[in-house]
Amino acid sequence: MRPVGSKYLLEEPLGRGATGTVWRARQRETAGAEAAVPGQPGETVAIKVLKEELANDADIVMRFLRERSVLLRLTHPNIVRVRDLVVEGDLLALVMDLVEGPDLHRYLRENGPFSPVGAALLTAQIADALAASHADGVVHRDLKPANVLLKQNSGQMHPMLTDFGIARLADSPGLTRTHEFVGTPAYVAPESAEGRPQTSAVDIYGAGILMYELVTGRPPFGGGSALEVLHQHLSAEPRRPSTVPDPLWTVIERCLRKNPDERPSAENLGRALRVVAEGIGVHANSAQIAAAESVGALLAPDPMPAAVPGSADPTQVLPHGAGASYDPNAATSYLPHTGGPGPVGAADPTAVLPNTGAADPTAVMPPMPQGQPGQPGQPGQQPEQPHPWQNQLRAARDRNEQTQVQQYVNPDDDPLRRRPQRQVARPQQRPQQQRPQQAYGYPQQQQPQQYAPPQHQQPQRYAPPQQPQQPAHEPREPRQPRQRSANPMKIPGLGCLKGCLFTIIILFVAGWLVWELSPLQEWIGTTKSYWQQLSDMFNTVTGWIGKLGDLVGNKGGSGGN
Ligand SMILES: Nc1ncnc2c1ncn2[C@@H]1O[C@H](COP(=O)(O)OP(=O)(O)OP(=O)(O)O)[C@@H](O)[C@H]1O
Repeated sequence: MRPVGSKYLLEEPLGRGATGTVWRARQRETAGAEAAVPGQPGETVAIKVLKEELANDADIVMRFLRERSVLLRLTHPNIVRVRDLVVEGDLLALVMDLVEGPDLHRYLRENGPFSPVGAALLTAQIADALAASHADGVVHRDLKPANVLLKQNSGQMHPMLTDFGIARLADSPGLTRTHEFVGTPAYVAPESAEGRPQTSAVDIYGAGILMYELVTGRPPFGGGSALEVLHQHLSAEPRRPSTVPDPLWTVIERCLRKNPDERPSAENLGRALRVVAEGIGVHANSAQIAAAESVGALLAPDPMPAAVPGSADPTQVLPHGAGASYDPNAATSYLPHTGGPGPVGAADPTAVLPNTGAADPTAVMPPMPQGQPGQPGQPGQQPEQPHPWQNQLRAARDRNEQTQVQQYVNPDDDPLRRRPQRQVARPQQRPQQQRPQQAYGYPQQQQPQQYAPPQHQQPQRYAPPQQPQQPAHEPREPRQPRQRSANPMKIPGLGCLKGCLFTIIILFVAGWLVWELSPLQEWIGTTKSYWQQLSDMFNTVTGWIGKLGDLVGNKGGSGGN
């Protein structure tokens, strides 16, 4: 067990994400006044130990300390409470309430999609958490099922949003240097992917993707390289699944608008989803059905969305200027010529994804338009500075490569460097199919499905989704030489055959020893040699087999007659 500060002891890893490792830990002594929750000795907590690049970057440590009050004051029934922040040598850690239960990503994988009513009610609670944080000026920026923990609450599942502020910490010059991708391609809002100014509307986009995934089992845009997925966020329309009723689709589609100004506020989203859940349930009355059908009117945008600090930084190359309203067509001018005769826009996939392939994002990136302040190519304006797209996409590629390479890396001795595996109790397996649907096509389900409690005490090891592990510059241990197989051709049964032969030889030798060295010959009254005796026995047995064969043949013949 490794101490963290003087107050906490790490016990076992729960899982690892892009920004660090989460541990189950125990409180050693009551924390000081600087902690939001002092805690009691012996209490169990969860501690996210941020990865080393974050902890080694002085800017981030400063930001971490500056934002501690924001992180510590975020309290809401649907937000995982941050109890304390620890800065100790090269270690940065967030102490949180421990949530016993799976995360939504894992739950979806094991149980399949939710019913539309269940999805609406669960997302409504997430929207409540977002509304509270947006009112406090905090934007999550990395909303995805893996960041929603499902707490067991008197038999019901209670979604709790975690990782607030982490994306903001990670989005630092330090990480830009190491080309770390901040965000997850499948959940990134178009404006984030483009490096435009971001507001709380990015979380609403994330909520739209999450809802889509809850009812279908997968996010609307995926299946290709990171570049292709980002491109789809910019220009593709989500395909409507046939199982989603009209009112719920109205809400999802509004959340997924490319223009952030057209997305609803978090508060309106929560309200609208509850109206939808009532109106599409089996017990809905005509007034509730009518209210759900006109849900579009409830989805007013936020007149004063919370801004993401730094996202309008002029060094981030924002061709439309900080604070300018988003024009969906403007993406065309943002993805300029690749040398072809006409203008190349976001709607033209061949222009954005030329034949060089997504494996080389720097080659895919078209040249920046000339003459815009702060952009590469302009004399005297940091000509070497890469475009945000280039950084993000190269980072996404690096991240994939890293994941593949690090499958071979052996863990170090320090538990903080060891690759952890999430250990959670396995839920009761359920068939991977959507729940039966009733009137209006959807069951009345006032709460999302219950999480089946573990059936046994033995925890099941859970390998978290592949994420980047240690920084690329860390020395890797040499790979163990591959064990040469004694059966290189992999002939089935060869091992068994060898075993049998070996056994026969042993029996033969043992028999000979007994024959020669024991008084066995005298007892059975023979002077034959061992070999002679064996061949007599063999002849006798083959004689019996021959007679048996004749007998069977005769019987068969007489039966046929
Ligand atoms: N407070 C908590 N209590 C219990 N388990 C937690 C807690 N916070 C996170 N976990 C678990 O720890 C694991 C890693 O969490 P983390 O937030 O680092 O990963 P992630 O969300 O997949 O990655 P990312 O850093 O990219 O957001 C997840 O499986 C999550 O379920």
